[in-house]
Amino acid sequence: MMPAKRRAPDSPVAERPTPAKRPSIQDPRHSGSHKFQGCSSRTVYRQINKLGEGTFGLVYKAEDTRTGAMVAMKQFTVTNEKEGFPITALREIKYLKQLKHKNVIPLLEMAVDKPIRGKDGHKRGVIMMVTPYMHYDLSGLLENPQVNLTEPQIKCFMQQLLRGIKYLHHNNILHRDIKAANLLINNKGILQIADFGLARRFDEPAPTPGSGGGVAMRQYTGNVVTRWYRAPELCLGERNYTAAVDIWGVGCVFAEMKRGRPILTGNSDTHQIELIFQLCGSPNERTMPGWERLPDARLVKSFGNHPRTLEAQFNVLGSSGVSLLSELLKLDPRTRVNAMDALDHEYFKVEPLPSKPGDLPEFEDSHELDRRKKGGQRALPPAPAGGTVGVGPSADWNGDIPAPYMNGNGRHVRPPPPPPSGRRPAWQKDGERGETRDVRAPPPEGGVGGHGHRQGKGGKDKTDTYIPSYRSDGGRPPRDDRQPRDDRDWRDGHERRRDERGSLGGGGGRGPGGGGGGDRNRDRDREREREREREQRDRERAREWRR
Ligand SMILES: Nc1ncnc2c1ncn2[C@@H]1O[C@H](COP(=O)(O)OP(=O)(O)OP(=O)(O)O)[C@@H](O)[C@H]1O
Repeated sequence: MMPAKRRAPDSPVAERPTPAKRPSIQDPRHSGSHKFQGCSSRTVYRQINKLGEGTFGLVYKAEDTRTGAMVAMKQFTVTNEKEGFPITALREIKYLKQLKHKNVIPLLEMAVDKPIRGKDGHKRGVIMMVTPYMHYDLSGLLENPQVNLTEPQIKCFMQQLLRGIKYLHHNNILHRDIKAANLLINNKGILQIADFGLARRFDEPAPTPGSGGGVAMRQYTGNVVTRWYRAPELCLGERNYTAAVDIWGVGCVFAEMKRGRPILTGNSDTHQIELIFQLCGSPNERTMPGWERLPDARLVKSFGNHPRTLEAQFNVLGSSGVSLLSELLKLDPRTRVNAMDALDHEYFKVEPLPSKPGDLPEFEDSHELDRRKKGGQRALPPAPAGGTVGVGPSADWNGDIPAPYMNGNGRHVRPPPPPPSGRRPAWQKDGERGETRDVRAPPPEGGVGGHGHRQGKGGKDKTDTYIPSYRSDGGRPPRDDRQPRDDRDWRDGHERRRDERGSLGGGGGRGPGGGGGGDRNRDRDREREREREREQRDRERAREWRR
């Protein structure tokens, strides 16, 4: 008898929506003359303009000259073979190849250029991910002063977002960077989840109706989710997290659609958790069981006791809207609603009912770069970094290069020898299973507020670190290929919009750059403590490994 065919570990199960076999990838007509299926030469695309600058490259609008279709091309530059390829890019390609859902951006194909030897003698190849062109990202749409989403439109986007998340979680995939800027929308009103650079499979059973966020069975890296959308358990150092971290991001996006701007704009990790508790109330054993045992719980004690303000701040959502928001923003990840149950919430059943995607009026296209040119872009904290692969002994357990050894473009800038930690390097481990350590970083000297995107060129910080940069001017992390943007005032967009819309009650907290010295000191103490714990863990692992 033929042995039963075993499912590849990363492919979603059969009865689920089949993610494989995307016609555009498999169809030889789309592969041009290139020898790999799903891969064509970059020359078949006519580049139109730049749309955004992602962490690992640029995003362009282009026309597919074979079909006339508009596409977006995300470029990953491989500077030379030694550097390897960004792990975020590999993750993104891997997951997008598997997924197929109306509310998840499809990968049409990859476009490549032959590597050319540059003046410095290094070969540079260009690899691009081709996705359909989407007219706006949600962050851009909300920043457009002409856009004031109606209740039916918000419901429509929420339904689409929750359907996409339900599909991902049903297929055991965590997105880990849900935020308005990663939700792309076309002029037909279709919303698609994009940017899978931080996605990964999770081992726990997929959430089922009535089971909330479920219970975590293992540890994952803590350095995930852009800060403003980071769940309280992550902010408190929890690494046994679940799909509920994505649901928290959905809650933030829901409230952001109503308010017109991000709601929890922490300027440091400590400030972030403080803002969360100002909204949801300080944690206790009822609202967040076990919170006191989380690594950074002691920080919370210095905050004092915050009363809950969520209902008062968002009463404009009506009782069913507030009810859904409080389910999505539950402090306790185990009882936080899951996507399936959220879709079944009465909010979507009471008047006014969700609009149809096609009912959304057309607006001016808006992407990261358009907004920046207009000077109104929010100073969104950078997404957590991934790393590169294929660099031998300097790679992390899961193939990640520790972030300090990359420059602002995510390029590798000379890794040191592996730390004397006894950890098994990537090439001795299987897949992502080794993703077990905390890669959040101690702050740069001088604390949060410096330009510390990826730190650690000297001193003890040469461990796994990632430091988001929150400059007082609200700029993104410095990158060598970017013009300085010091002339921008991050408050412009926020304040103008707040004046125009009127506040929904209660502020979203201090904006970037408003951090006080107290925050910096608390952050520094916390990070020192973390570093000590990391060193201790490293020593223990080294002992175990030698045994
Ligand atoms: N398919 C698309 N259609 C239109 N615009 C797009 C598309 N994909 C990306 N963009 C634009 O490019 C920007 C950056 O893309 P993306 O978020 O995928 O890159 P990234 O490297 O992951 O960015 P980040 O560093 O912000 O996480 C988006 O915010 C969006 O404005």
